[in-house]
Amino acid sequence: MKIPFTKMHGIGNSYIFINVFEFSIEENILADLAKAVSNKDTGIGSDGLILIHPTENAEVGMRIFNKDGSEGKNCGNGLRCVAKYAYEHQLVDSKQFTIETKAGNVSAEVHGERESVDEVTVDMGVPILKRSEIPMLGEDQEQVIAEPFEIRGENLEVTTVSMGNPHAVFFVNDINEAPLTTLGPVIEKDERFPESVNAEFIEQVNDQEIHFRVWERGSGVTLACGTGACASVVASALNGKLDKGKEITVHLAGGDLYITWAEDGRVWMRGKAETTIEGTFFME
Ligand SMILES: N[C@@H](CCC[C@H](N)C(=O)O)C(=O)O
Repeated sequence: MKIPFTKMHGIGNSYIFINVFEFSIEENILADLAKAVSNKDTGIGSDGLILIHPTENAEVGMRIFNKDGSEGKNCGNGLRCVAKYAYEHQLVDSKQFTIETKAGNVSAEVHGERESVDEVTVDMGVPILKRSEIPMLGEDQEQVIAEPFEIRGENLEVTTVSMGNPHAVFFVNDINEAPLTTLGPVIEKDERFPESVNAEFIEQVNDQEIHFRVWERGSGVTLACGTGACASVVASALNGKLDKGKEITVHLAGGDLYITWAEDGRVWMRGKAETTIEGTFFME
């Protein structure tokens, strides 16, 4: 099977994008396809696979599969790339349009010209804070803010936020000392998170800047996570470290994202999207 693809990334968080507006791929091969394209030795190399698909509920639809073949419900960096692709490939007419995700519809606005979108702003919606909807097991309380979290003998504090996908946020004093590869995979699979979780470590620089590193559910360490950056700004505000309504610069390993948790409760994300390769993938 020959599959045309585009490789794109949002500040280093890369995905193989397949436009299924004109052909279809059988549902039962999608997990294997995600693993195959993500493999840097035998495939293309990426953090996962994203399908850009037609839908009746929005101008364009997005489905995201992690490197291990699991399906995520949302992907901030993927959304910016899908928006760039959709506008540049004339799947949409105007610069502002809606994208369907498994977590609901979002509204995106591209910046730049038809052939060269460089930045995208996305209304990421209202974060979900209720414990049972993260989901996280435990005492039924509305929100999990700086809750003691013992793991592998370490006493951490966790704040949880869902941006349609689950995030566990931990503050650290020095981002370079974050236990990304040691605790990240353990937190991801911790039984307190029945659907697993994306683990974020953040260092608060001041009330306008955050350093950020992520261990992603299903993909491991990535250079950036858009929904994670949104969740981190919300977590930081919930912990009284910054104010709602101000644009926060989140410094990720692959670059910066600009996130605002607006007074009306919605989270806005602005950042780059780039195309690197177009080609054909051969699937046995
Ligand atoms: N990198 C993404 C998030 C991808 C999905 C995530 N790993 C999950 O399983 O929830 C982003 O930019 O948001």
